[in-house]
Amino acid sequence: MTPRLLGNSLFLTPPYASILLRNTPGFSRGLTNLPPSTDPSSIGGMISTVAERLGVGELATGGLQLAVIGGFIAGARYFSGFFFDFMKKKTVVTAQFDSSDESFSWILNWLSEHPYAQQATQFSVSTTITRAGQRLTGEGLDAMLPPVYFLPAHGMVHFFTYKNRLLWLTRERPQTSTGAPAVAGNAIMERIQISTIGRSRTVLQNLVFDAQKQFIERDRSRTVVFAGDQYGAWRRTRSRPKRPLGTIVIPSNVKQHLIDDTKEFLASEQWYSDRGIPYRRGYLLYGEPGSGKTSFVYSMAGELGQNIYVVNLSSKGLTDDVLTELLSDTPSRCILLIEDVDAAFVQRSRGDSTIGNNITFSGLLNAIDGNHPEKLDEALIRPGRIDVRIHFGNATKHQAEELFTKFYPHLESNHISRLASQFAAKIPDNQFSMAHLQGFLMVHKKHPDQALNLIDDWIRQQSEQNGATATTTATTTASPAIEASEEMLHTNATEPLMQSPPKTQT
Ligand SMILES: Nc1ncnc2c1ncn2[C@@H]1O[C@H](COP(=O)(O)OP(=O)(O)OP(=O)(O)O)[C@@H](O)[C@H]1O
Repeated sequence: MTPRLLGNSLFLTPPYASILLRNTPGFSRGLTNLPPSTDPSSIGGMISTVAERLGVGELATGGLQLAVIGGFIAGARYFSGFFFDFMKKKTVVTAQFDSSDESFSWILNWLSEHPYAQQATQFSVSTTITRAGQRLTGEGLDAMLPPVYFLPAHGMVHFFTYKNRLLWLTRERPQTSTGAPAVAGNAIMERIQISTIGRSRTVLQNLVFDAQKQFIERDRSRTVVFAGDQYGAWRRTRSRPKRPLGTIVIPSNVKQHLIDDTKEFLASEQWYSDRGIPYRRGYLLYGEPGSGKTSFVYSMAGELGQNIYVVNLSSKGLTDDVLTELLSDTPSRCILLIEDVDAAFVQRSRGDSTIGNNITFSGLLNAIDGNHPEKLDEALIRPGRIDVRIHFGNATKHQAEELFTKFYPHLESNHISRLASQFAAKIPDNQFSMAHLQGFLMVHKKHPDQALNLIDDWIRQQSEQNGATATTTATTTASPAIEASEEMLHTNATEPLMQSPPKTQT
C-alpha cells in the first residue's frame, strides 16, 4: 500500500477511508519506515524535489514527507467526514426521541404494536415502557400479570416499513464526554433515532402523530397520573382504568353536588378570565384514613376526563422552588392533587415554619397562588384557595349496606338487599373505615352468607384489638403532630359532610 493509493482511496470513497485508517494497524509503522521516494511523480518524489531545491538533507526530507503526508491524511479524514455528513443531511431525514421526553413513550408504545417488533429476531422484552425510568405498569389485560412489551433490541439498526417507505431505527444509550452513560432524572438515558431516505420529513412527522394518537387512544379509558420530581418536572408514573364514581360510597347528594360543581367550573373559564380571577377551584378532602378520599379524586378525574398531577408535601427533595416550578408547569386543565396537606396544618400550628422536609408554609401558599408574596400571610383555607371542604368519615350503616350490595352484583337483587341490610344492622356507625370493611368483604368475596355469619366475630376481634391499641397509645405520650391534627379534624367533624364557601359566581 503506497501513500498515493491510500490518498486516492480516501478522497474517492470517503466512508471506507475512515474505516481503512482505523483498521490498518501497520499503517503508521509502514509510514515511518518509508524511504524518501525518488519517483518524481509520487508525493514523496515531489517533496524530495522541493527539498533538494531548498538544499535540505535526506533525513529532514523524510521528516518533511511524513509531515506533509500526515497533514494530507488528517485533512482527508476531516473532509471525508464533512462530506459524508453533508451528503447524509442532503439525503436522509432523521427524527430523534430522548427518554427524557414524553414523546419517547409514544414511540415505544407504537413500536411495541408495530408488526416489525412482533417479528424481529433481535428484540428486547420489557414489562414497562419507560420514560426516564418512570414505569408505566399495571396495564396488562390481566390485573394479576404485568404487561409484556416486545421492542427492537438496543445497539443495532432495525429496518422496517411504514406507509410503504423504508425506515431504519437505532436504539442506544448516549454517553457523556467522559464515556459514562448519560442520565435523565435518575435513570440512564435512552435515545431512539428513526431515519428514512429523502428530504421531506412528512413521513416521520406522520409517524409521530400516529404514535401520539395511538398513545392517547390507549389512555382514553384510563386516568393518567403524573408525579412531581425533585427537579420540578412532571413524570408520568402510571395510568389506571377509570374508576366509575358509582363504586365510591358516599352520600349521593354530596356526590352529585360535586359533579355539578366541578362541571360548572370547567365550563366557566371565560367567566373567571373576564373578572381577572385565577381560574382554579380548590377542594379540601379531609377525614379518616381509608375513607375514600384518594379513590374519590381518581373517580372524579375519570368522570371529568382529566389527568392527575400529584405532589406529596412530605416527599424528600421538595423545596419551595421546586413546588413553585411544578405548580406553574401544570397543564391548563388538570386535577392537581396535593397530598399530605395536613402536614402543613400540623406543623404550622406547632409554630414550625417548614412542612415535611424542605418546604415552608409560605412557600406552599406562594406556589398555590402563583407566586404572589403579598398574599403570604393569608391562611391556606380561604375561598379562592379552598372553595369546598368535604369531610370523609368512617363508615355509617348506610355506607356499609351499599358497600355490601356493590360487592355481590351478580346475585339476585332481593336476596342481596336482604343480606345487605342485615349486614349493615350489625355494623356500628362511624367505627370502622370503609377500607377496613372492604378488607373484610374481600376475604368473603364469593360468599355473602359467610360474610354475614362471620361479621359479629370480626367486629368483636377488631374491638379487642383496638382496645389493646388504645391502651398502648394512652400510656405513651402522643406526638404533638397527632394532637394538632386531631384538633383540626375534630373541629370539622361536627360540620356537615360538605361545606362550600359562598360561590364567587352568582
Ligand atoms: N367511601 C368509599 N367507597 C368505596 N370504597 C372505599 C371508600 N373508602 C375507602 N374505600 C376503599 O378503601 C381503599 C382505601 O381508600 P382510599 O385510599 O381512597 O382512602 P383515603 O381516605 O384516601 O385513605 P388515606 O387517608 O389513608 O390516604 C380503597 O381500595 C377504596 O376502594
